Amino acid sequence: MSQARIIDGKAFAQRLRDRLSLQVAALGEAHGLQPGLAVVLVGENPASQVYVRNKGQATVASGMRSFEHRLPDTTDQRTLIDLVERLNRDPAVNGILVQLPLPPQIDPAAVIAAIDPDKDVDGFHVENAGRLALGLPGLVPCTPLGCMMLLNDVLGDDLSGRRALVLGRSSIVGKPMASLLLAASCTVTTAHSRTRDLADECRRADILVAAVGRPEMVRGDWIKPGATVIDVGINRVPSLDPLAASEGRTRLVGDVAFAEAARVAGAITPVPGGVGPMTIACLLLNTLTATCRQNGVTVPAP
Ligand SMILES: Nc1nc(=O)c2c([nH]1)NC[C@@H]1CN(c3ccc(C(=O)N[C@@H](CCC(=O)O)C(=O)O)cc3)C=[N+]21
Repeated sequence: MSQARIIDGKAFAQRLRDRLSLQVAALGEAHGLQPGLAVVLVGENPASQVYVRNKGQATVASGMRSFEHRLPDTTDQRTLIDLVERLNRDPAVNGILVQLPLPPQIDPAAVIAAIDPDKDVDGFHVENAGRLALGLPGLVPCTPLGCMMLLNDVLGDDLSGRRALVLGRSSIVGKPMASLLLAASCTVTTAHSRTRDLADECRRADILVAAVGRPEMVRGDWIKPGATVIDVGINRVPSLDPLAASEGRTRLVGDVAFAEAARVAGAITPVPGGVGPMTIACLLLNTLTATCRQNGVTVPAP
């Protein structure tokens, strides 16, 4: 019985963050620049508060400046856009991230459109989405960027000709992920809720990226033996222990049934400890990239 290589995203992300810290220090010494990241959180969503705190800590630990802006749940769209426009003009701010989801009175597309594309470290602005789709330089969404780094670590720099299946078509993961895989000369399929014979599609894939937000939807027998499986899902489900579950305890699972899949795949990311930590490391990477480009400084290789 084979067992997949477990891709340690947490350790990979830590090594990336260590390199970024050195590059941030070097940028300060050579050019007197210190990257600054502004994170805007509207409302009290407990999960969002945890993410924002983790991002702030990671930002400071890398030697960058962190600016946190917390606005009440009742904030109107104009007030939020006014803040974004102030951050656009602030020379100490090189990167801007508006935490999603936003409360229902605010249109996320209008807010993202207000962010200066050069400071859009999430890579969500239409200009950056268009640049990625056209193969032009821009800022790339953090989660797909982190997935590509893990794929290149496992499979090497040349992914050309491999069959890749992206499960999910969101603007923040599925679509940009498909663009990156296509730019790497993979043969790319995007599958989604209307895809017919989904398990058969998955079984053809040398690279399977699951980003649908459905707990453990991808089963072991959907996976091609030896395939590389990247699980982007972060789903909170009741604890396995019925007593603990009755007390409201939860656990995190991915979009892939991990134990089953690990018996078939060649390599697989766990949840937690896989893609999630890469997302935060790539946010720091994008903030460094944005700072260098804004100041005409050569971007260091990650
Ligand atoms: N504008 C915006 N940009 C984002 O990048 C963004 C966002 N909004 N809204 C929320 C999602 C979620 N997200 C995560 C980042 C790291 C982990 C992460 O590090 N997870 C750990 C563990 C998490 C845990 O234990 O709860 C792991 O997977 O190992 C998870 C989720 C970024 N998001």
